[in-house]
Formats: sequence, structure tokens, C-alpha cells
Amino acid sequence: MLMINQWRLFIFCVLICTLFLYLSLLLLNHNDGSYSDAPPSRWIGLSHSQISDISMNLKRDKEIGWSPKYPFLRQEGLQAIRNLPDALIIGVKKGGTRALLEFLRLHPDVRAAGSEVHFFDRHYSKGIHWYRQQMPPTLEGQITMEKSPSYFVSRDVPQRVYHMNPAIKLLLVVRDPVTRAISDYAQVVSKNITLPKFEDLAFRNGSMFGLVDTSWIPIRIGVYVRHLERWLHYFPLRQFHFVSGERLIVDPAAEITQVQDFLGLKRIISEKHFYFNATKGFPCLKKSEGHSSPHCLGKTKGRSHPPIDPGVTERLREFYRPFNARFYQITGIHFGWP
Ligand SMILES: Nc1ncnc2c1ncn2[C@@H]1O[C@H](COP(=O)(O)OS(=O)(=O)O)[C@@H](OP(=O)(O)O)[C@H]1O
Repeated sequence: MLMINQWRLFIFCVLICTLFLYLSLLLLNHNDGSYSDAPPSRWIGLSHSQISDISMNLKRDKEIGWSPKYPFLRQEGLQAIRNLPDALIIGVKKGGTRALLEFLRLHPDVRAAGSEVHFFDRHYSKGIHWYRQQMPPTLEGQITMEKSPSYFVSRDVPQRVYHMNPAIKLLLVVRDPVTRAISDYAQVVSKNITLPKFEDLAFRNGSMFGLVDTSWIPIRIGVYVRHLERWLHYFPLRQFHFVSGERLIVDPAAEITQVQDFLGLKRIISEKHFYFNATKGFPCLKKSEGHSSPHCLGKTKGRSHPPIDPGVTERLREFYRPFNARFYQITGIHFGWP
């Protein structure tokens, strides 16, 4: 009887030891490579913002660098991480911003958010960590970009961008403000066919003999110099690169070469990446990040514009003339609009 009890005690002890060993191994394995949200003791003495930055980097690495989505990077010892943008396409709406972004994405060292992020104008309250999460993962040496055309004309945006990165590079695609306004109108009327005629909105009393209605947003956006002056309170001119929307259509390779130089990128995108699609009436890509075959921008890019009385366009050209002249003076570039 005594022998049986001793055996039971022995087996019980063995089981307890095995369980203890198993739990210890589990704990050790769990700690390996995982990040705790509580600051470790070696962070004592660092400021709150330093700690939160380190903490954010660790979380970021955990989320992306070692994600099973990128096993090939891990094998090669490379880590893809999400960075805040190095460059922004800030506008102008209907200037050709999508074309510029899609063309730039041909470059192996450019990674860009696919859709417009609108952090600085619509989602600022979501915070910088949210913004970073909207960016694609990049490898060392690649630059991060996004385009949101309303940034150029939004009052608070220059200051907010400056707070994020005072050295950021800013790209602005500009186009004849009269054609731009008509393009803007064409977009709205395509969704609302009951919209009044262009001239009814562009002039105060609906007649081209009346005053130009500068409170109508499609007109206001085209006063480029006013918006640029606001940006120049925060950024020096050398941090801007101006792209001609007209030349981007006629000679995309030449415009993109200048953009590559401005961004400090190797000149990789060239004529051989483009072809002119006669049906679309625009340059298209032989291949791109998402397509291995030739493709053009979507049908919302390159819409046909409604016919506008030449007297109306002439009146608007007169209205924009002094603003354009000042814009040329400041940028040092004559874009060819009157
Ligand atoms: N390659 C190519 N293909 C198609 N369209 C091109 C291209 N290059 C420039 N464009 C011009 O881009 C205009 C649209 O500008 P955005 O992309 O800035 O528009 S948006 O603000 O994002 O809605 C669009 O304006 P609309 O012609 O009025 O539709 C085009 O003229």
C-alpha cells in the first residue's frame, strides 16, 4: 500500500515539473521579438515625445517589417516600413494631378498612396499615426508620396504640412485657369445635369457683361497666385516644383524628367514609357505598377467639355490675366496662358 502511494506521488511530481517546464518555455517564446506597450526601463529619462516616437516605430516595424505579407523581404534581410511623405502633389484640382502621380509611380524608387488621402484638410484630427498608416510600405531609398489636389487651396494646410516636415518637396500641376474652371464644371455637371449653365455660375448676374463671381469655387481655385502666396509664408520657392498641365499632355517625358530631377531620383522614366492613344486623345502608359499591358487613365480623366461661348472664355481670360502675370513673376515660369 505504501509503495503504491509513493508511486502516485512520484508520477504527480513528474507531471507538475513537465507542466512547469512547458509554461516556462511558452513564456520565453512569447517574449522573443514581441513589443510591450509599456515603456522599458532603458527609456527612463527620455521625453514623452521621444518615447512615443520609439514606441510608434516599434509598433510600425511589428506591423509591417515582420508581417507575413512580406516574407521575401525578411529572407533578404530587408524591411519595408511605412513612412510619412517626402513629397506631396498639392494640386491643382483638374490640373493633371492623377496623370502626374501615375507617371511617377513607374519609377522603382517612388511609392505612393493610390487614392487621395486628404489628411491635412479633411482627416487632420485622426493624427499623424493614422496618416502614416495610409502610406504604402517602402524600402530604404524609396520615396513616399501622396496627392490630394485640394491641399493647394485649403487655408490651414500649409501650416499643417510645415509642422509635419518643413523640408518636404511640393509639386504643383497648373493649367490654364479658364480651361481648369470648365473642366471642374464638366465634372460637377456630369453628376448633376440640372446644374445651371457655366456662365450663369461664373458671372454675378449670369451675364458675361457682369462681374466675375469670385466666390464660385471653380473660379476661385484658378487665382493661383493667391494660394501660392499663402504657401510661401511657410515654404521657400526652392521647395516647389511647378508642372505645366498642358506640357504634361503634349510631352509627358520632358515634364517627368524635370520632376525626377527635382525629387533627386535617377532619370528612369522616359519617352519609352508612353504612347499617344488617338482614341483617348492623351498620352497613355505602356505598362504601370498595377498593369503589365498598355493602359490609359480612367474615363473621368480627359472628359469632353461643354461648349462655352468664346465671349465668356475671353472675359474670363481678361479676369485672370493680372493674376497669371503675377504668378509667372513669382515662379519665374511663363506657362503660356494669357
Ligand atoms: N495622360 C492623361 N490622360 C488623361 N487626362 C490627362 C492626362 N494628362 C493630363 N490629363 C488631364 O488631367 C485632368 C484631370 O486632372 P486631375 O487628375 O488633377 O483631376 S482631379 O483633380 O484629380 O479630379 C484632365 O482634365 P479633363 O480633360 O478636363 O478631364 C486631363 O486634361
